[in-house]
Amino acid sequence: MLTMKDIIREGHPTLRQVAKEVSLPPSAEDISILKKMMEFLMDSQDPEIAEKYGLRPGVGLAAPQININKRMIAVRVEDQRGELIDIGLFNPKMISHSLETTFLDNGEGCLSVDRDVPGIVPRYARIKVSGTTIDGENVTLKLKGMPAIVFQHEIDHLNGIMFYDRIEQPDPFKQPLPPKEVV
Ligand SMILES: O=C(O)C[C@@H](Cc1ccccc1)[C@H](O)SCc1ccccc1
Ligand code: NI
Repeated sequence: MLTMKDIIREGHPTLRQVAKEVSLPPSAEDISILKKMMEFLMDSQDPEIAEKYGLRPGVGLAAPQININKRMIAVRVEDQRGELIDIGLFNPKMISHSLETTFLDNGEGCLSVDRDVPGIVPRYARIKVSGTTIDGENVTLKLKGMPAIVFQHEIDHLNGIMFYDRIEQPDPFKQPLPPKEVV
């Protein structure tokens, strides 16, 4: 099983690289890695297992965070209706997004960042993401709310972007401007 010692921390160069596309159909090794990433999220969300193995709860994980420079992400998060989105994707791609933006009131954290970095992290409010599942199915997901935020955080990891790169400086709590009215 993956534990926190498998997760690289900020300063490690892999977190600032652009990850490589996974060749499809995925190899047995890539499938095994993505399954382990999904298992980590499940374990991290189980209070007993998390306590036993010292796991930080996570709702998403990107392969570069376990020092694998490949475009693979795992997400395990509930949507507004309480539906669990529990998915691993090869080569996820944000194919469209709303003009409208959103953000988490308490800001964001990261399993690869062992410090609090306060500030507003602007994210698109609604996004469409395409990718290939562990079963080799090409899917397109329409996302909003927390799932949309998590997918954007994870896809950023595939492009070497950390959440705090998106915090406005010098005013980290400056409200993002609303989209211009299209007349
Ligand atoms: O480091 C990661 O990529 C995992 C992050 C993902 C994330 C953080 C904030 C906002 C969106 C995605 C971890 O899940 S951080 C821990 C966490 C747990 C529950 C809710 C929010 C953050
Ligand atoms: Ni992160």
